[in-house]
Amino acid sequence: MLKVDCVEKAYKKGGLFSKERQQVLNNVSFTCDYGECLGIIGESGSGKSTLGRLILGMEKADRGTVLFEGGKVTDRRVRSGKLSAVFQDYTSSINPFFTVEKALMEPWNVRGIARREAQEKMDSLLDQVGLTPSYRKKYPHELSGGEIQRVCIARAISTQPKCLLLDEAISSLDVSVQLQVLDLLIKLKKIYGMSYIFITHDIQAAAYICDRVLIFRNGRIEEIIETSRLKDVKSDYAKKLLRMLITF
Ligand SMILES: Nc1ncnc2c1ncn2[C@@H]1O[C@H](COP(=O)(O)OP(=O)(O)OP(=O)(O)O)[C@@H](O)[C@H]1O
Repeated sequence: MLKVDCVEKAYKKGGLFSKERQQVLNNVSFTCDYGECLGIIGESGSGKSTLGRLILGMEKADRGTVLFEGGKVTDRRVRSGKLSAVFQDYTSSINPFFTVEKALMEPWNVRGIARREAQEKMDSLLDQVGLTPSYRKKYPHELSGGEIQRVCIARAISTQPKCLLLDEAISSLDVSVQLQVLDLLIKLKKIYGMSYIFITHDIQAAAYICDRVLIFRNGRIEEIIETSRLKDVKSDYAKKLLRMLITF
């Protein structure tokens, strides 16, 4: 379904007139299948979010390709409604002047879904993310972080995407709320059968939800391993990362 092939990305470093470039992604290749949950874990600054933006077609790779169902993700028609995302900063993900109802209507409006049909779907969508219809009229400032993130998830899945990219989507939440959102994601995956690209620095969260994890270091893939075999990682870096982050 998703094929990342030999992707490279560099950014300009220093001031406006500087010619120096920082190589952020180096020869990154992997695939993600239908219905799979693939974790991308790595330390801060390793290039995870940059890779996420390339997967979403928000930025172009300098070299290599990102294909979604055979088409280039940079083509809006290839990803429209099929590839969705939830980011860490939920406070800026929803317009503060929009009610939950208006925020949820946005993707349906873009896709030309009739207002009546969208209204009918809304309560069941809210229910699926654990919110009651009374949330329709609320503004973001009236919601907790966990509730806003549930609204963001509802909006992201409203078009029934085939793949949902979650970039540190639970990192700003309290630990108990993180677990609730992870359980919600597991439940939604069963309902919709979509794939997740789960970008995180939290290996425990990745181990909880992912089928496979890709260990990322300095813009390169260090290792890709099934979550059930995480203890058998081979590279020294992956072993060190696991020792730092998890107690077996
Ligand atoms: N638009 C940009 N322009 C210039 N440099 C950038 C840009 N985006 C990212 N970088 C640089 O690329 C490197 C990787 O950043 P990125 O945000 O992808 O890492 P990350 O692994 O997601 O980090 P974190 O977990 O802290 O979010 C960093 O050194 C960052 O400063």
